[in-house]
This record gives sequence, C-alpha cells and structure tokens, in this order.
Amino acid sequence: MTKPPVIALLGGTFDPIHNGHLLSAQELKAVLAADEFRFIPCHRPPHRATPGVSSQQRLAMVELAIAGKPGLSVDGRELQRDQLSYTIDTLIELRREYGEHAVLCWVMGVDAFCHLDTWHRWQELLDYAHIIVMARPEATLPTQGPVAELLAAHQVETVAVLLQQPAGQLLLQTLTPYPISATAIRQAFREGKRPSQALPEPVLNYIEQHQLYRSE
Ligand SMILES: Nc1ncnc2c1ncn2[C@@H]1O[C@H](COP(=O)(O)OP(=O)(O)OP(=O)(O)O)[C@@H](O)[C@H]1O
Ligand SMILES: O=C(O)c1ccc[n+]([C@@H]2O[C@H](COP(=O)([O-])O)[C@@H](O)[C@H]2O)c1
Repeated sequence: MTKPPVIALLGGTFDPIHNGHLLSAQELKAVLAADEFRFIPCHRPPHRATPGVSSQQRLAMVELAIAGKPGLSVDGRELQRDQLSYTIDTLIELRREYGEHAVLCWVMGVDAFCHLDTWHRWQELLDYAHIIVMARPEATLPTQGPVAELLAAHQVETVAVLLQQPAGQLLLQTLTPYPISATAIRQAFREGKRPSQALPEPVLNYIEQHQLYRSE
C-alpha cells in the first residue's frame, strides 16, 4: 500500500499571521515529515470578538506570507461558511475529502489546548484528526479536569507512533519558542511602531498599504 499523506493543519485568526506562526509551522512540518502544512484562517472565531480586519484581508496576508515557501498552503474554506468557524466542521469536511487513510494533524498552541474542553463538540475532534500541541519547555498543562483526562487517554510520545494512525492521538511537540503574538503586533502598530522583525516583509507591506491596525 502507498504511504498515506501526512497533512498538518493550523487554524487561527491570523490577525495578522506572523513569524511565530511561520517558523513554528516550518519546524513542525520538518519534524512530522509532513507532505503539506496548511494554514486555515477562521472567518468568525468562536471564542473571541470578530476582528476589525476582514476575513478576506487576513486570508490575503496568509497568502502573501506563504508565497514561495514549499509545502506551505492556505485553505480559505472557513470563509465560505457564514457561521461560527467551528473546527469540528472543518475536520469533518477534510476527512471526507482526504479519505480514511490520510494522517490529519490539527495543530494548536499550548494556551489554546488548555481550553480545548470549551470547543464545540470537542470530544469528537480526535475522531477525525490527531491533535498536535506546540509546546514550550516551560509550558504548564492541566493536571486535572477534562483536558488532562483527554491527554492521559490519548497521548503518544513520538511522531513515529502518531504517524501509524490516521487520527485519534495527541502529541506534545516541543518546538523552538518564538515569543511573538498578534496582540503585541497590533499594539505596536497602534503606537505607531513598525514591528518588522515579527512579520514577513510582504505582510508588513500589506498592512502599511491598507493602513491596518492604526486604531481599534
Ligand atoms: N509565537 C507562536 N509560536 C507558536 N504558535 C503560536 C504563536 N503564536 C500563536 N500561535 C498559535 O497559532 C494558532 C493561531 O494563533 P492566532 O492566529 O490566534 O495568533 P496569536 O498570535 O495567538 O494571536 P492573538 O495574540 O491575537 O491571540 C494558535 O493555536 C496559537 O496558539
Ligand atoms: O471549534 C471551536 O469551538 C473552536 C474554539 C476556539 C478556537 N477554535 C479554532 O482554533 C483556532 C485558533 O483560534 P484563535 O482564536 O486562537 O486564533 C482557530 O482555527 C479557531 O477556529 C475553534
């Protein structure tokens, strides 16, 4: 049988996408030997206010950020659903498209993972994909409660074990920490600064051309 594809999926508000996302994605893609690392900008984030910057502009910035970077792609499907961007809906669609054998890996930061039990139909997520948590050396994980129980039941220790199944397992993968956040970037622009180290140049240019994040 031919080797099934390994697809990593990073959902986010990407308001804006930044070098922390990109560098982590490239590192994780290499760790997984993934065929593709796909960014999935959300349209209407379920757990935060709708961003001031439009979904189309956030998508455009992701497109600019990944242009020319092999193996990185963007998927705008959540913009087609005019409802809250629930991850379970996206994973059900992707599993249907890729078939039962593809290895689908939903990627998230450790902060997001700590609140996973607040997500819509969160107990079904592992039916459709693995979850990979981008951990930091100092990251604290819950030791009790539903997320701790999920971890205890589904955690695997290595990528090799994870890749033996198409879905259903949880991996904490320590990556190089990049202390960059979109919140700090938006704040920097509001203060009239130019956070050029935190952003890919085409994204920085786009933000300036469209005068984004000047006020909020
Ligand atoms: N510097 C970073 N390194 C690794 N992962 C990150 C980093 N910043 C964000 N992430 C993760 O990427 C995903 C999408 O993040 P998101 O678009 O919300 O960016 P953010 O920088 O966390 O934004 P904000 O500051 O507005 O919350 C989340 O799972 C988040 O945990
Ligand atoms: O499905 C949910 O209930 C859910 C709740 C919170 C966040 N998410 C997804 O998690 C991803 C990261 O969200 P955020 O707000 O940290 O950018 C993004 O793809 C969201 O759609 C999904």
